[in-house]
Amino acid sequence: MPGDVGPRAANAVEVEDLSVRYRTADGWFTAVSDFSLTVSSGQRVAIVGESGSGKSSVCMALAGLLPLGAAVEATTARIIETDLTARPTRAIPYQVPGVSVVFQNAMNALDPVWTVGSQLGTAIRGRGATSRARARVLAGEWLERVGIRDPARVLRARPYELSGGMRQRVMIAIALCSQPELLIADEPTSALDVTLSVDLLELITSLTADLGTTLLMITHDIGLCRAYSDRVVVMHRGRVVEQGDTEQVLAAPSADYTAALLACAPSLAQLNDHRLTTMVGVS
Ligand SMILES: Nc1ncnc2c1ncn2[C@@H]1O[C@H](COP(=O)(O)OP(=O)(O)OP(=O)(O)O)[C@@H](O)[C@H]1O
Repeated sequence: MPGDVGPRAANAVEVEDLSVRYRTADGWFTAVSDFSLTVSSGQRVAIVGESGSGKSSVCMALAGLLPLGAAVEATTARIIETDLTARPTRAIPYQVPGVSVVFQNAMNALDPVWTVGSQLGTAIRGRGATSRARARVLAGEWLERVGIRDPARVLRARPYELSGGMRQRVMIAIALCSQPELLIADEPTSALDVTLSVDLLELITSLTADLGTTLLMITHDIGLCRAYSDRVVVMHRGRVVEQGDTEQVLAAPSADYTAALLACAPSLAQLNDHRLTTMVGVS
C-alpha cells in the first residue's frame, strides 16, 4: 500500500486575477478574467457554471495543461510550491509538481496501446526508484484500492477492453498513486450513469481524504457539488459570480445567476422528481 504522506503546504492553491486567453483566427479570445481563488490544503472545492463559462480553462491553467496558443496571466498563481507566474506562456504545457488530473473521458486520457499494468506501473515508478516487479505489486494494490475486484486481469487488459467505469477507476489510480497534493478532476463522472457517478465521487473523496490531497473539481451536477464539496465557485462568462461555503451558497445564493443555475440544473439524481426550468434573462 502507498507509503507515508509528507507534510502539506497550508494552501494548495493561491490565485489572484488569473486570465486565460486563446489565440483564434479572429484574434485573442478571453475565456477567463479576474479569477481569484484560495484553497487551503485538504479542502474540496467545486467549480460550477454552464458550458463555456471557463471552468476547464481555469483548471487546465492551474495544471499547466492549456493548449499551445493559450496565454495565461495572473498577479499571483501559486500551486503547491510552484509559482506559475514565473513560467513563460511559451512553456505550456508543463507538469506542475504535486498536481494530478482526472479527465472526463479516460479513453482519451489513457494510451490504448499499453496495458493498464504498464501505464499504472510507469506512474508508480515515476514517484521514485521502484523495481518493475515491485511496481506491478503496487499497481495491483492500487487497482484494489479503487474498487477493481479482479486486478490480475485488469493489469493485463488494455483500456478499450474495460467498461467506462473501470477505465475511470484506472485513471483515478494513476492520478492518485503519486500521492499528489492537489487533484484536479474535470467532470470526472459526467460520462457515467448516476449510480456510478456517486460511487466514483465517494471513491475520489475518500481516497483524497486518506491521502490529505486537496480536491478541485468541475461538475455540472449541483447534487454532487452539494454532497462532495466544502466550497463552491460559481462561474459565468469567464468570471466568478459567487464563491463560498457550499451549503450556504446553495441554500441562499447571493447572485441571480447562481439562483438561476440552481433552478435549471437539479442533480441528475433528482431528475425523476423535478421538471427542468429554462434559464431566461440572466446576463
Ligand atoms: N483552445 C481553445 N481555443 C479557443 N477558444 C477556446 C479554447 N478552449 C476553450 N475555448 C473557449 O473558451 C471558453 C471557455 O471554455 P471552457 O472549456 O473553459 O469552459 P467550460 O465552462 O469548462 O465548458 P464545458 O463545461 O463545456 O467544458 C469557451 O467559449 C470556449 O469555446
